Amino acid sequence: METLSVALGHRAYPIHVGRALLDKSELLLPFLRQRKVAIVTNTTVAPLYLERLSDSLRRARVEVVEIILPDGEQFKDWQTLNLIFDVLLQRRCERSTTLLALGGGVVGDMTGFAAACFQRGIPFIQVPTTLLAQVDSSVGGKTAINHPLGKNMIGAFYQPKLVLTDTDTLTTLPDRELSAGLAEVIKYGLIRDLPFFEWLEEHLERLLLREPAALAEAISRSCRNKAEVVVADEHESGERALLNLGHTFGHAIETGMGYGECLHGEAVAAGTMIAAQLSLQLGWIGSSELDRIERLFRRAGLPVSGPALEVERYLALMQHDKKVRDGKLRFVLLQGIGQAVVSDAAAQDEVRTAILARSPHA
Ligand SMILES: NC(=O)c1ccc[n+]([C@@H]2O[C@H](COP(=O)([O-])OP(=O)(O)OC[C@H]3O[C@@H](n4cnc5c(N)ncnc54)[C@H](O)[C@@H]3O)[C@@H](O)[C@H]2O)c1
Ligand SMILES: O=C(O)C(=O)C[C@@H](O)[C@H](O)[C@H](O)COP(=O)(O)O
Ligand SMILES: [Zn+2]
Repeated sequence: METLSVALGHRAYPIHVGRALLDKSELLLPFLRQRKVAIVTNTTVAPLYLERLSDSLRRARVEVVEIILPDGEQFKDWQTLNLIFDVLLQRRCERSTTLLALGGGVVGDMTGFAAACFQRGIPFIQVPTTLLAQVDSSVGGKTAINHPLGKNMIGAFYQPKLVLTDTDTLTTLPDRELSAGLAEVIKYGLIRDLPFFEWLEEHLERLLLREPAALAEAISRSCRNKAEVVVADEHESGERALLNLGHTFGHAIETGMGYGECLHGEAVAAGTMIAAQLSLQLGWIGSSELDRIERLFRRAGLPVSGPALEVERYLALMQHDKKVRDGKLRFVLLQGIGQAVVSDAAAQDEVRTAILARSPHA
């Protein structure tokens, strides 16, 4: 097992990455304020892993409340969030009860938000079971639900007490979901870590074959990158926005297509290609770099262009992006592989051109 830290002073927390960790309740016990845990998961993950985790906690004499949500991005909403509150109240959970998210980013984001709100804040733990959640969403404390007009529009910054990543859970993950997670892995290479991007170019096949050592390395290097950014700028007043590479376009794709149609990681990959295209148009990267990025996404099984969404619809949806300042769009753009900036340099016509260049009707 490898342990990383998110060094946020008195709110610092560990990220344990290893195999067979679901059975190790001794890793969870030091973080419980009370011997009561409410595990939030969904209908897909519950039959796979809930019993193992619950049993290991119960063996350690911890009371376990199980909350099983419907599965899907379309359920990352108020109604589903309320299901969590209903059970917490029915089962007399208290301020010192710990909420534990067992699942992918959807479960993690909703559980974190529920923890931030319930009785004005109760402790929570992330046990991520998708690659995307293990490399990105479980770390950093962004929690949220979606609104029909925009992704993650209602939420809070609220850090977990612990991230427990059992890489064995990836053995049951569908191929498409593994690829979606790789989009956020590649993101770290693109925004700030050229050696990691080069490592990914060399070792991608090992990741696609789910070689445990390769997965562990990719997860650790991703989490280290994310933790460094979060520690430098927890509430996204500057550098943290770089983690949003591809997301301005990606979130417009997710909302525009209807939540759940296009996976988050797929939308991020397509959105990153549009951002790279915009960077090319501004003369910040060359076509050889654009091709290199496209090649890696393609090899990872990810889309390299957007869906059939009208350009004007992109522009309208992107107005809700959280990076908008004084009504002006700001994008994360590339000045090279491993070097990203937040910029408002792109004129709207340039943005239209970039979207069209990466759209099926172009
Ligand atoms: N908070 C953040 O910093 C952050 C970062 C990135 C993404 N996100 C959010 O995360 C969400 C995407 O997360 P995701 O890609 O994990 O999607 P997800 O949570 O929908 O999980 C993907 C699918 O895999 C299933 N699943 C989970 N673990 C499994 C396993 N081990 N075996 C088999 N199936 C399994 C899920 O039930 C689901 O059907 C989006 O809502 C996105 O906005 C948040
Ligand atoms: O942690 C961050 O910061 C990120 O931006 C990570 C993203 O991968 C993630 O999708 C996040 O939820 C997007 O946040 P948002 O603020 O643009 O909704
Ligand atoms: Zn993301």
